[in-house]
Amino acid sequence: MTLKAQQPLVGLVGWRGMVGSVLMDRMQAEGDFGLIEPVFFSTSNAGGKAPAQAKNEPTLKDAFDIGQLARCDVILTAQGGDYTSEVYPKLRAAGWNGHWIDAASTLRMKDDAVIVLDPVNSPVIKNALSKGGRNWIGGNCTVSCMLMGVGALYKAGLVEWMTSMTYQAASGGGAQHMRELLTQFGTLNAEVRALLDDPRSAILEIDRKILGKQQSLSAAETQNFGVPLGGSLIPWIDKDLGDGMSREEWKGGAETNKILGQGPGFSAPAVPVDGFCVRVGAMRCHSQALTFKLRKDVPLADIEAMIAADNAWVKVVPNTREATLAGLTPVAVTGTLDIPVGRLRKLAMGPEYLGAFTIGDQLLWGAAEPLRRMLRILLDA
Ligand SMILES: NC(=O)C1=CN([C@@H]2O[C@H](COP(=O)(O)OP(=O)(O)OC[C@H]3O[C@@H](n4cnc5c(N)ncnc54)[C@H](OP(=O)(O)O)[C@@H]3O)[C@@H](O)[C@H]2O)C=CC1
Ligand SMILES: N[C@@H](CC(=O)OP(=O)(O)O)C(=O)O
Repeated sequence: MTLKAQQPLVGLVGWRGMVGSVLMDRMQAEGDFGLIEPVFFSTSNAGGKAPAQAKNEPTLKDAFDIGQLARCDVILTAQGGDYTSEVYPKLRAAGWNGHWIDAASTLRMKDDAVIVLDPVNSPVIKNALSKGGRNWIGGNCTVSCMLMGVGALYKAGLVEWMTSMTYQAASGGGAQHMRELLTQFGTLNAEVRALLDDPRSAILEIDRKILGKQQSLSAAETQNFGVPLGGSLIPWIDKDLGDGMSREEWKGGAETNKILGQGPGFSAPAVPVDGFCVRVGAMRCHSQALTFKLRKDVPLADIEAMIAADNAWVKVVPNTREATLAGLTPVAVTGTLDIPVGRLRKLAMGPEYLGAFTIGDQLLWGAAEPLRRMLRILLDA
């Protein structure tokens, strides 16, 4: 099926959620709506008014109506994994042969699905397209942001292994998690406001009161994260796989290799990728400290040049205090498509050991942007 000649019907599901809203903004900014006939779906308001981008389909369709979904050439969903699990099998069973583009993790590791991140794995996408591929799934946010930053080292075959220590934002849990973090910050601030206003107050008294408050936050104030995140951190993200690993950590190895077209199902062997995933009190940027064992000693200047030249979004940040504070923080990166990579240096273990630190907006490169770009690849195919 070629989509180029027509204005294909593109079903949009999950468009008003947090990921979906970022996706809509990016589609609007890039003029994508001019190339498609959008059909907006809802799980909660079928028959309601579709957003302003609608053309000939001004009402919201029922997102569970297989007949309506099956009209679409492409379905682009950021509705979540439960929705995918319920609807996707029914749609395929009904004989629908369109392109399914999805933010949820449900289908990522299926043999007939490609994890899409085209600045990194365009050859993998093109190969699957030429073989009739129909399922295009966005990667885990941490993995996508990491590969946008240091994918060059993998492409050059330089990585013997990599370990990542992540600092993941509240947004990874969803909108309610972001609200909960801010509510906790507010509660903690209120607890010691009078002491903070008094420059002569004792910091250990403030600290004692903060700890007391953190340890007695109401169930309502920790209902999403389970424990306080404000002024603390949580070294576990996603499910417990029962073998000491969190599911988020497992995705680091499994998805990195699948994106690159190596490991199970591919001819090239997997590269070991492992580490710890930690939730911190950032809003929507995931940060990660990376350690590489390279296959050979490559001069640092060559590594920096290779990373900088890899794609239009990666930015090498000079490894100085000043440049790091100016450009390598979540606050500096949020809301942009930039992927800064800094703190690049050879480590004390030897010349093949490389350290790096990278940051990405997990709602942009971590979720919405690879999906939007996959739609454009289909439109241009
Ligand atoms: N959050 C993240 O960082 C990432 C999420 N993902 C994937 O994307 C999926 C969606 O995540 P996310 O966007 O955070 O989910 P949201 O909870 O923000 O949105 C999901 C759906 O909830 C419904 N909804 C109910 N109440 C509201 C409301 N007040 N405002 C907006 N929408 C509402 C909407 O469906 P309707 O319009 O039909 O009622 C919406 O499409 C995830 O389940 C995950 O699979 C992937 C990568 C990162
Ligand atoms: N698990 C990620 C967010 C996310 O939605 O990931 P995935 O798409 O792999 O389920 C986080 O909490 O930061």
